[in-house]
Amino acid sequence: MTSPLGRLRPEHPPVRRVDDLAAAFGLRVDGPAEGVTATGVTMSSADVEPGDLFVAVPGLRVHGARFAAEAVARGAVAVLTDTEGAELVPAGVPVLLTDDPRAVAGPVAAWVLDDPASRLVTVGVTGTNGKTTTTYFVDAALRARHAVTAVLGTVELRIGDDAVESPRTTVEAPVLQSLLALAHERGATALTTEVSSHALALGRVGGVQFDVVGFTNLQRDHLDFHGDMEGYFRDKSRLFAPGQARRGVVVIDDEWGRRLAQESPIPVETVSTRVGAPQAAQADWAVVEADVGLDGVGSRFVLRGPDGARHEAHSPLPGLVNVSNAALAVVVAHAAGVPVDAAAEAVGRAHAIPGRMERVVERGDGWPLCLVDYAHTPDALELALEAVRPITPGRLVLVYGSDGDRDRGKRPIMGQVGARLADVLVVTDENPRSEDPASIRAAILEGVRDVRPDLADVHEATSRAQAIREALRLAGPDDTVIVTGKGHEPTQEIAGVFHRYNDRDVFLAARAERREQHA
Ligand SMILES: CC(=O)N[C@H]1[C@@H](OP(=O)(O)OP(=O)(O)OC[C@H]2O[C@@H](n3ccc(=O)[nH]c3=O)[C@H](O)[C@@H]2O)O[C@H](CO)[C@@H](O)[C@@H]1O[C@H](C)C(=O)N[C@@H](C)C(=O)N[C@H](CCC(=O)O)C(=O)O
Ligand SMILES: Nc1ncnc2c1ncn2[C@@H]1O[C@H](COP(=O)(O)OP(=O)(O)OP(=O)(O)O)[C@@H](O)[C@H]1O
Repeated sequence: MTSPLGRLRPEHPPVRRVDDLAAAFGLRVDGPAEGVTATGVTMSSADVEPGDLFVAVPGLRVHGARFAAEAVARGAVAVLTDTEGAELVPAGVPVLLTDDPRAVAGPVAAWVLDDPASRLVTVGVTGTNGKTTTTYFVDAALRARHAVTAVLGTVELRIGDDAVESPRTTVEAPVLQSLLALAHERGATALTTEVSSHALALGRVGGVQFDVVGFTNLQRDHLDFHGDMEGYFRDKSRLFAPGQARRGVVVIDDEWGRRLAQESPIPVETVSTRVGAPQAAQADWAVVEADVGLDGVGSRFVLRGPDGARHEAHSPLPGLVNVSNAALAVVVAHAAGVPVDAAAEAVGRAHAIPGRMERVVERGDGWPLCLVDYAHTPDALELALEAVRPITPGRLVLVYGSDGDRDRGKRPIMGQVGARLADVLVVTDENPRSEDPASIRAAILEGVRDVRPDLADVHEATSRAQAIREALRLAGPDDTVIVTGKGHEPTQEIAGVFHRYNDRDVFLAARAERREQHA
């Protein structure tokens, strides 16, 4: 990370009258709103800046209006909430009333900041896996035509060369609007953001009409939140709607992509990324040749366009999944105005992405190849291990766990995948959150036992750092140690406490210690 983005607010926001805002959105006003002006919007009392409109939403745990007094004390000039929330707002504070404050938070923030999204080329990428990688590839391609760009997602919030850690995959709607305004103020002309299914369900991209949206794939994940795959698909599909996006690009390798392309009410281009797949002939764009790099560095592929022209392209990251991400990124960037060959060239040169098949220590000097990857679903894990096998002359050593307070059903499946595709397993903790870490490990080990009943070469470690050290102790110079699940994450969440922790740092510390011992 370089210098912080500060308050993530534009320095020179417009000044908007609260009564004009109420009129524009047909909101009832309670209390003295006349002459009151707002310069920003927030949904979190802790983030209020003087001049903000505080949007108090009924949360899953608590009503935001409980924090209205705190927000006003910090300088909020008015509160936008529902009738339940209005009861909790201190007397004398102007209240704007709506049935669904979460739904209007984005459009209202866009109005207050004078629709910043309309001043930039905007791209949103959704899907279960590959969002981060694809947004970085898209950003690389957009930089072929835009001197300053912004990219927002799980890893960081970046405008030009300035980046801060990201609180989540897709920030809340008022934060997104502030970032769009700040990016515009800093000279950015294009912005790419990951759009999670939670974001779509909770209105976090409200108030943005994306120029182009992309869909990677749909795989089992987050069913705790969306209920079932149908609900998950419905939430993802919300990105492909008039008013939310102008046009879309959909990878049709899986049945969900094919269905999205068929049902989408906005115009979409389709991309098939598996050579020889039956859907390739119908796809607008198709990967027709792929030389999936066996050197672990990247792959070369040929993308056939709608006019039949063949475009040489490269993925700078290993494995078939990254051919898919790179192909999608090229087509998305093309839809956003970058000539296809310039987009392909720029994607091929994109930099490494933190925690995505990141080569932390190269093989050599007696050390195994050490990788960190963010795969945390059964499908992603399978693909990651398949990508690493060809670059591993010896044994594949996997260190992994599974998140607490998230989809429990995937744990034994992760166990089975690991046992099937890796040689040595060290099962450990990811982010146990409020759950008992031992019971999460036990659920993974249950799946491991299905495949490997004798638990040969299966180890268990209660601390993630110890697990990595154990893997390094077990691994020889021809082996590969891959740690999956946390990727770039700078913290580990245990029993409500976020501890500073990063897989990469553990590898590097272990190597530094070994060097010192041998010095
Ligand atoms: C399920 C979910 O997404 N929940 C989000 C939701 O929480 P909530 O409804 O429980 O909110 P709450 O705690 O009841 O608070 C209600 C309101 O009071 C406000 N409040 C609360 C406390 C306070 O002191 N002051 C204050 O103003 C809150 O800002 C909120 O607006 O609204 C909160 C505030 O906006 C979010 O922080 C919270 O995200 C939580 C932290 C979360 O973990 N979300 C994850 C699941 C998520 O969104 N993940 C996706 C990525 C998924 C993926 O693809 O991997 C993401 O986009 O990051
Ligand atoms: N197109 C893909 N299909 C399947 N798996 C993929 C794909 N791209 C990447 N992966 C795997 O998924 C992991 C996560 O990749 P990435 O961070 O790009 O996805 P993401 O959608 O941003 O994930 P998240 O929403 O959890 O942040 C990677 O580490 C890789 O193992």
